[in-house]
Amino acid sequence: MKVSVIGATGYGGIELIRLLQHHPHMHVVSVHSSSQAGVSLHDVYPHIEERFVLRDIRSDDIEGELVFLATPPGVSSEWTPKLLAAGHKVIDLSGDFRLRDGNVYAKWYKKTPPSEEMFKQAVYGLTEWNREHIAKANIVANPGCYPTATLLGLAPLVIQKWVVSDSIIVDAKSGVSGAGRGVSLGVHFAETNENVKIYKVNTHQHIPEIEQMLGDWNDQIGPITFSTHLIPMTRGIMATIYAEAACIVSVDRIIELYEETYKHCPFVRVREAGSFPCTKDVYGSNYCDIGIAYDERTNRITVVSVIDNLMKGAAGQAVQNANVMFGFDEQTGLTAMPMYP
Ligand SMILES: NC(=O)C1=CN([C@@H]2O[C@H](COP(=O)(O)OP(=O)(O)OC[C@H]3O[C@@H](n4cnc5c(N)ncnc54)[C@H](OP(=O)(O)O)[C@@H]3O)[C@@H](O)[C@H]2O)C=CC1
Ligand SMILES: CC(=O)N[C@@H](CCC(=O)OP(=O)(O)O)C(=O)O
Repeated sequence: MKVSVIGATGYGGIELIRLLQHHPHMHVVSVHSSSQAGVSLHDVYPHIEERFVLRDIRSDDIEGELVFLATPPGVSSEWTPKLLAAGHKVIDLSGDFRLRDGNVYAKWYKKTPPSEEMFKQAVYGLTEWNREHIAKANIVANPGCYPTATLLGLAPLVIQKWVVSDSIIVDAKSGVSGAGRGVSLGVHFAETNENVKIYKVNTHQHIPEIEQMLGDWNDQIGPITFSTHLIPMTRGIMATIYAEAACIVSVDRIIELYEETYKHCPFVRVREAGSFPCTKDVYGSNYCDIGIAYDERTNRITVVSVIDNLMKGAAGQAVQNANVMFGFDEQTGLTAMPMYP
C-alpha cells in the first residue's frame, strides 16, 4: 500500500517515516514540504536514507491511497478537501478536525475552522475507543498528545460513573519535542534545561478536545481543570489525574475495571497496585502505561498515565489508525519495545 507524508521535515513527520520504514504493508512513496521542495530529506535529517526527495505540497504529485498530514493547525483544513477530492484517505495529526463545533475550534485555536462538511466526515482517532468508525473513515483526526494520555487514563472511571462529575483535575507534563521542531524562545535549551514551566494555564487547546470525549462517554461530566508543564526531557508525557470517587471503591476493584476494559487493547498496559509508570517505560514505543491509587483519607482516585508524545501521542497512534482503516492487525509495524534507559 502506498502512502505519502506531508510535513515530513517536522518531528511528527520524521517519526512517521521511521515507523513506516518497518511496516510490512505500507510504503512511503512521496514526502512533501511547504518550504524545502527539491531538497533531499537526507540533507535535513542525515540519519535518513537518500531515496526521499521532498516535493512541494502545492504540486499535484501527492501519491498513495493514504496521506498523513503532520502539519501545524490550520494547514489540514485547507488541504484535506483537495486530498479527498483526489481520492486519498487522510490521517491528520493536527487539531484541525478533532472538535465537532467550528466555534469551539475558532475560540481555542484562534483560526478559521474547517467546513461543517469536513467536521462531519472526520472521525476521532482514539483507536481503542473508536475502531469501528475509524475502519470506515476517510478522514481520521488523530488525537492530541495530552488528550491521548488523559482520555485513556480516565475512560473506565468516567464511563462507569465512578467519579464525581465535576471533580476532575489533570496535571500534565510534556517533553520538549511536544512543541515541534520549530525554534522559539520557549523551547530554547537555556530556557528549558534545569527548569519546569507551567504554560497555557486554563487556555490550552486540548481542554475542549478532552471535554468533548468525556461528554460523549458521560453527559454529566463538568468542565475539567487541566494544567500543562514543560519538562527538561526530549520525549514523553505524564498525565496525573485526580478525581473524587462517587461510590465505594478500592484500588483492587478499580484496577480490575481497567484490566477488564483494556483486555483487548494491546497498547494499554495497566499496573498492579502500588506500581506506577514513568515516561521511560514507554519511550519510543506505542504503549500507554497506567497506574492507579485510591486514598481513603481524601476519597480521591489518582490515575497516572504515560505515553511517548511522538508515538502513541502522534505518529504511533496515526499508524495504529492506518492499520485499522486498511484492515491490518492494529499492532503491525508498532511492536518495538520501549528504549531503556
Ligand atoms: N510533536 C508532538 O509531540 C505532537 C504534535 N502534534 C501535532 O502534529 C502536527 C505536527 O507536529 P510536529 O511534527 O511536532 O511539528 P513540527 O513543527 O516539527 O513540524 C511541522 C511541519 O509542518 C510543515 N509546515 C509548516 N508550515 C506549513 C504550512 N503552512 N503548510 C504546510 N506545511 C507546513 C513544516 O515543514 P515544511 O517547512 O518542510 O513544510 C514543519 O516541518 C502539529 O499540528 C502538532 O500540533 C500532535 C501530537 C503530538
Ligand atoms: C510541549 C508543547 O508545547 N506541546 C504542545 C502540543 C501541541 C500539539 O500537539 O498541538 P495539537 O494537538 O493541538 O495539534 C502544546 O502544549 O501546545
